[in-house]
Amino acid sequence: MKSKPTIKIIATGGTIAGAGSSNTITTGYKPGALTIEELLEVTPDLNNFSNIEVEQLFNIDSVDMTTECLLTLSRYINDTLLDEEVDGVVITHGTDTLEETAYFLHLVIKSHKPVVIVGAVRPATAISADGPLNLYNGVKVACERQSHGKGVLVVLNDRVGSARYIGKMNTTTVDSFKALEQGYIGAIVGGEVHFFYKDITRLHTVDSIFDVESIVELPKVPIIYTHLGDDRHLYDAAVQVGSKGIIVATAGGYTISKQAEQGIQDALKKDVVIIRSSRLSTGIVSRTNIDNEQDYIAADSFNPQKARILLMLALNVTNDKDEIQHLFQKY
Ligand SMILES: NC(=O)C[C@H](N)C(=O)O
Repeated sequence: MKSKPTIKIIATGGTIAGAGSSNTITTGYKPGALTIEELLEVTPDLNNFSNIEVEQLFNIDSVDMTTECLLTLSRYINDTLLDEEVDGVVITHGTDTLEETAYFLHLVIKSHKPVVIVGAVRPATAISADGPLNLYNGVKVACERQSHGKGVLVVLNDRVGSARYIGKMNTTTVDSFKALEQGYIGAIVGGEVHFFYKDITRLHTVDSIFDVESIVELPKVPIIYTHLGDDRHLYDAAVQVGSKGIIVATAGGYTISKQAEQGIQDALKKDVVIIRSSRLSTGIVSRTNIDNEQDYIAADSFNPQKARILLMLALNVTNDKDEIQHLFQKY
């Protein structure tokens, strides 16, 4: 038996590795400027309770994460977790697209071992930078026996969230990450991890059908944000660039303007899959008779950006709309 768990930290950049020109700069800095080794120098000694290994996979602003990066990262994590010596993984990531990467990993990682993703809203050079404590807490969560089998866990601001539900809710505050309806699944107090719930009800990781090894490329799936005075031109453009699906972020969750509807109906004729989601921060988009009549898929409790992640993976497995609808209700 090893006395300390071995945790691999996989660094990808973001504000947690960001640098500004002075310690009062908390906006307008450069994300992905420092290396993981430099971050560890200012983080409380993780070797007191874990064996740390590190890999600098990328060093980018998370707005530059691509679907190719997602495939590279998830394959790297799956390979890492096959190693019996590795007990868990912590990923450092920018917060802007953290919820998307976290949910992608939640669907494709084939292990019960803890996978934790952390970020920060203040650059590493700022006064009261939140990165070092988030990283420390993330490693604590990865070392915790109870973190096994819970899917991908998001750790910021002393809280643990599920990748299925949590998202970025504020541009700059340290309590930015929330799941407004579902809440957190745990908290970290004085380095101790407390879980409130055993697991979430939706399928993930080892119970998921998605396998990144069989994916060559993820399909193009844009999100179209609706608004007063909506029309069809963005739908036409989406079809023209070869989109296989469109996530419609509707204004209320249910209805779509007559003008947009015309573009959507033409997209459907070209076999583009249409997901009816909502631009509102909370609420479920449930399946209705409109979906049967118009051939839409209801997004259930997915926000548009997480619906996009699920649809990109779903389209690699099936084009059958009933099956895709079923996935949106199970995952
Ligand atoms: N707080 C952050 O990490 C924001 C940064 N633009 C990123 O996502 O990489």
